[in-house]
Amino acid sequence: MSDTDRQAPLAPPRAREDLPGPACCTVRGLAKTYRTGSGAKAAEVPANAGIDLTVRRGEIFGLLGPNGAGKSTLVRQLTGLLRPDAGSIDILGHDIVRHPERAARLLAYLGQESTALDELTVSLAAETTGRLRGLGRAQARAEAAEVLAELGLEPLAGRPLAKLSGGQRRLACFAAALVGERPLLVLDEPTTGMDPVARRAVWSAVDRRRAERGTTVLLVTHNVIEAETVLDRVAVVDEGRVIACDTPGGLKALVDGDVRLDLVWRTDAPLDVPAVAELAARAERTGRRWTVRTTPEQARELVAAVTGGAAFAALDDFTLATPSLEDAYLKLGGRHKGLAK
Ligand SMILES: Nc1ncnc2c1ncn2[C@@H]1O[C@H](COP(=O)(O)OP(=O)(O)OP(=O)(O)O)[C@@H](O)[C@H]1O
Repeated sequence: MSDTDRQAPLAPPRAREDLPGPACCTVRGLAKTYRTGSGAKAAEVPANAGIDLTVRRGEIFGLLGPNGAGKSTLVRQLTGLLRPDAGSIDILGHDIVRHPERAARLLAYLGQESTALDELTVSLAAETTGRLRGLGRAQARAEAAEVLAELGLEPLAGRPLAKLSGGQRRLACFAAALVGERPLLVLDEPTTGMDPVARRAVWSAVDRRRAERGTTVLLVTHNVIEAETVLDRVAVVDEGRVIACDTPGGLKALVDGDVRLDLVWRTDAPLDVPAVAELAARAERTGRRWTVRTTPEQARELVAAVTGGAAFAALDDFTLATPSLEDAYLKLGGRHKGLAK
């Protein structure tokens, strides 16, 4: 996809199956229900309820959705670690439902947990991953050293993963995932716990691979800002289904024209002020924070009402912002309060 395609405002969401280029990964009708407990305690937890999506080669494609939406379940099926109840998964021409063992040769997976490498040092973890992916010793060592340098991990090379901070460990696991290159990178919340420098290192490494080698990236994320910045396209997942799939710009076009007003009160909101009392009925309230999505004209009036009179003394902070992917999710009928963890 060209830059122009990515930035152009698009019509309201639809599945954009018409993008140019061959598919890297095609999912059709994927369904998974977990069965837990037994006897009287037996329960069924639906996690994926018929997922369809196509990721093109060289795309940075995101899965965005609230906790429990079914993103990790989807990803674990793509990686061959979990068998779907129904549906098909094709990765670069391979049927992963029938041959789950082939996934390891096609993709590198960074899951949410990674205890297997924890006892190893950062450099050995990276080198071992390369060896497991079929590299010779010298090549695995050379590639590991290169990736550690690229990600600024050299000072930590000799430290065991278990003795690193959460963000450092995450970066080290990401480094390991890059050794012994695979055409598809599947990253489940890769930047959780990372500081801005580490985050930037991750996105530069991803961009470089895409530009130089045409690597495809499937990314699970909660981070709306990150999603808006790095993704070419995003599938919004809610209660086990894809409720929309488009570019971030295309999804945000849904809520174009709306703005979000956030008010944070010092203590209780001054309900004796008529404008505040009126707002109380429509605001989404989280503790002392009230959020209202409205037109720019109304927002201006509201700001004037709460900052001009008696309510101002009770205000701790207020912000007026353009819509985000989170607003698009809510507009699409997302059934949870929002996307953030
Ligand atoms: N091993 C399991 N056994 C039973 N239920 C599970 C299991 N793993 C996940 N679930 C349930 O399946 C649903 C989807 O979970 P999943 O982990 O795929 O969501 P997610 O979108 O990745 O969430 P998060 O953003 O919190 O990681 C949830 O209701 C969850 O409780």
